[in-house]
Amino acid sequence: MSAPAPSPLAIVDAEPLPRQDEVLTEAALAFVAELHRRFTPRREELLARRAERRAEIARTSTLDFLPETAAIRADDSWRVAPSPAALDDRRVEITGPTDRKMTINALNSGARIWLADFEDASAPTWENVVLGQVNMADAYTRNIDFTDERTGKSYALRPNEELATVVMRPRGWHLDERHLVDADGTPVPGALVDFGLYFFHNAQRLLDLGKGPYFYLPKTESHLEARLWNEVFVFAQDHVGIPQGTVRATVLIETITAAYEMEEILYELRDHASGLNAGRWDYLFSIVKNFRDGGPKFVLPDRNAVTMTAPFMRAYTELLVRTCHKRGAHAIGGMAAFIPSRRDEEVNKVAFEKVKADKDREANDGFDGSWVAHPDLVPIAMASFDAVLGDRPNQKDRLREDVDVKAADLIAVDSLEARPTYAGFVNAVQVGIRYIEAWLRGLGAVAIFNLMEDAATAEISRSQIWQWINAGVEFEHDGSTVKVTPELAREVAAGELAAVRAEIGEEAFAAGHWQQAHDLLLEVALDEDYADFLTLPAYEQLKG
Ligand SMILES: CC(=O)SCCNC(=O)CCNC(=O)[C@H](O)C(C)(C)COP(=O)(O)OP(=O)(O)OC[C@H]1O[C@@H](n2cnc3c(N)ncnc32)[C@H](O)[C@@H]1OP(=O)(O)O
Ligand SMILES: O=CC(=O)O
Repeated sequence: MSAPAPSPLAIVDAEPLPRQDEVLTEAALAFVAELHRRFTPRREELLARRAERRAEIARTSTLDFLPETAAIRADDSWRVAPSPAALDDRRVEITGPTDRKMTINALNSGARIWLADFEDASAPTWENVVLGQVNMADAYTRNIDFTDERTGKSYALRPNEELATVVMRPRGWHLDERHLVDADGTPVPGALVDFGLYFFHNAQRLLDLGKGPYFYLPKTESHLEARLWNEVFVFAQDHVGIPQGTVRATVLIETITAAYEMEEILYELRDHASGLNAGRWDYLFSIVKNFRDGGPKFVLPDRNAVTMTAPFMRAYTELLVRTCHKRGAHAIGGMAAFIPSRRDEEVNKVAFEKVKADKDREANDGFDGSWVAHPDLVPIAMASFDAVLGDRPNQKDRLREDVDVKAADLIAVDSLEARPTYAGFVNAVQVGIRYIEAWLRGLGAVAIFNLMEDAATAEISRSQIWQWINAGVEFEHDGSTVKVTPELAREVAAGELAAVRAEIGEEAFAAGHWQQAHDLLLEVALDEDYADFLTLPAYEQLKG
C-alpha cells in the first residue's frame, strides 16, 4: 500500500510576493510536504542527538574518532563517485547571497563555481527565501536582466560565455521556516524548503544545461546527518525521475564533531559526494561552542588572531585534504575574510596580500580550489591555484600520505601564544551589534571594518563574549587588569551604540534596528544558558 499523501502546507504570516506563484506551485509544495513528512522526524532525532553529544563534551572536554566506524576508515577500497565535468575544476569559488544583483555579478565573476547562499550570507526573510528561488530559475533561463533603481546601473549575464557553475547552499538542519507549516502548524525545516524548491524547479533544467543539482551542505555535525541528506537525495531523484547519482553534495566540515567523521561523511554520501570544504569560521564557532566550559585551555584569543597557520587549524585542513584525496573527492578551501575596496587603495592592498597568502598556502597544501567573498578577489585566488594546478583541473592525485593527524591535534587550541585582549573584546561587541542590525534588515553578509561578516563570523563574536565572561578572562587595559564581566559588556555595548549614532546620524539611527541589535547581542552573550545559534532568537525578531 502506498503511503498516505502528506497534508498540504500552508503559507502563514507572509505578505504575497511578486512572482511567488512561480515558486510556490502546488506540485512544488506537495514535494516539500513529502520531504517534510518523510524526513523531519529523523531530523528531530538528530537534533536531539546533537544535544546529547554536546553534554558528553561538557562532561569529558574531549573528542575522538568513532570506534564504531573504524572499519569504514580502515577500508581503503571505497571512493566517492567521479565528479561530473562541471565540478571537476573548482579552482575558484565565489560565495554570496541570491538577490538579483549579486546573482548576476557572481555568475559573471569569472569564478568557476558560485556558492549561491540561502544560508549564512542570507537573512531568512520570506522575501529572500522565495525571491532567491525566483532569481535562480531566472538565471538558468537567462531571463535575469536587472536595473538598480538606486544607482540606475543595469545588469545582465554575459552573453555566450561560460558562467560559473552553481552549487546551492540550503539552510542547516537546525533552522525552521516559519512561513510554511503543515496541518498541525509545525514549521518545515528551512533546509528542506530551500533544497526542495530548488531541486524541484531546477534539477531537470540544470541537467539540460549540462550541469546538475549541486549542493553545499552546511553545519553538519555527524555522519548520521550526512546519511539523512543522502536519503533525501535518493528520494528526490526518484520523485522527479532523474538518475540516481545525479545530485552532488559538498559537505562543509565546519563543526568540530564533523572533523572527527570526515571519512564517514564521505562514505554516507559516496554516491552523491563531490568534496569537503574547510568552513573555517563556523569551525571556530563550533570549537568555542562545544568547549565553552572546558576551562582556560579552551579559551581562544581574539577571533582575528586565530589564523589558519595555528597548529590546530592546520591539523584540520591537512586532515581534510588527506581525507578527500584518499577517497577521490575535491578538497575546497575556506574564506579569507578580507574584503577589497574599490574606493580605498590601502584597504585593497591589504586584502589582496592577505588573500593571496591564504590561497597560496591552500593551493600548496593540496586543496583543489577555494572560496572568495568578492569578485575583485577572483583573479587573486585564480593566480594562486593556476600556479599550482596549471592545466590540470584539480590535484586529487596528491594523496598527502605524509599527513598524520591525531585526535588530540584537532583540539590542541592551547598551543596559541596569543591571549584575549581588550581590543578583541570591543571588536566582538562592535561586530556583534553591527552584524545583527544588518541581519534584522534582511542582510546576511556585510562588510564591517573591511572584513566580510556573516552569520558564522558573528557567531564567533557573540560566543567569545559569552566564553570570556564565563571563564573569568582578564586582560590589561589602560595600565590595569580588567576582568571580563557582564557589566563590561554592557558598558562597551552602550559605548558602541552611542558611537554608531554619532557616526550615522539621528535619522539613519532611528530608521535602523540598532537598539534591538544591541539588546539581542547582550541577551545571547549574557544569558547563563548559551544559545545554540544566534540566528534562532534573531529569527524570532526578524520581520518579513
Ligand atoms: C563564513 C562563510 O560562510 S563565507 C560565505 C558566506 N558569506 C558570503 O558569501 C559573503 C559574500 N560577500 C558579500 O556578500 C559581499 O562581498 C560583502 C557584503 C561582504 C561586501 O559587498 P559590497 O559592500 O557590495 O562590496 P563592494 O561595494 O566592494 O562591491 C563591489 C561590487 O561587487 C559586487 N559584489 C561584492 N561581493 C559580491 C559577491 N560575493 N558576489 C557577487 N557580487 C559581489 C557588489 O554587488 C558590487 O557590485 P556593483 O558595483 O555592481 O554594485
Ligand atoms: O561557511 C563557512 C565558514 O567558514 O563558516
